[in-house]
Amino acid sequence: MSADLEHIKQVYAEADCLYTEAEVEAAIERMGQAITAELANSNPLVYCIMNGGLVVSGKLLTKLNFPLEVDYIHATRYRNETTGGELDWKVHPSTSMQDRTVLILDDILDEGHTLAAIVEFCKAQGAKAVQTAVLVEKKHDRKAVELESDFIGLQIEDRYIFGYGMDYKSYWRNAPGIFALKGH
Ligand SMILES: O=P(O)(O)OC[C@H]1O[C@H](OP(=O)(O)OP(=O)(O)O)[C@H](O)[C@@H]1O
Ligand SMILES: Nc1nc2[nH]cnc2c(=O)[nH]1
Repeated sequence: MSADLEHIKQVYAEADCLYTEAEVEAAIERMGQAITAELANSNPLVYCIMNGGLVVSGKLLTKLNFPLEVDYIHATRYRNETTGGELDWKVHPSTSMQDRTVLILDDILDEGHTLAAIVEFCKAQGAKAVQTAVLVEKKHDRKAVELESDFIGLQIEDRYIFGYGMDYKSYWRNAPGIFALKGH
């Protein structure tokens, strides 16, 4: 086995579990109920933000038991690093947002650059309302913009985290819980 994979395994073994799988699942259940209460009659167009939004989108969508359509956007600004850079749009959405209620699903609201740019893009595309849902919001005073997510699963301390869609160097998006890197 390569040294890199040994490192990846060591990172997981040494990480602090901030939320267990049961706690994250309970948060997703609550998000599903809140989103249903607000959007059940709005025929929303739901966008998963790849890659990080993949797991929360999959888990959440089956709890939204009303008519909706699903598409995805692929944008990234961390590129396997633990600090963000310029937002790189890899895939723009293919479905028209004109006069639609849009719900954006992502894993984390950290500094807010990613979600702010995507919300602006959706409004410019003619969406009549744009709401956002994030599994976790990180608490710190480095927010890029005053952006509150409409639906937030869990609050998280200011550490680099992985699991439930969030990666460490492209690994551990599959980790069953939310974990923080040792010492970060
Ligand atoms: O609030 P911000 O500081 O902008 O960070 C949040 C974004 O960072 C992560 O994406 P990343 O760029 O790591 O790409 P990924 O989804 O492929 O992991 C995450 O999925 C969010 O989209
Ligand atoms: N995996 C991961 N991606 C992020 N994107 C912004 N913040 C984070 C973080 O703490 N972890």
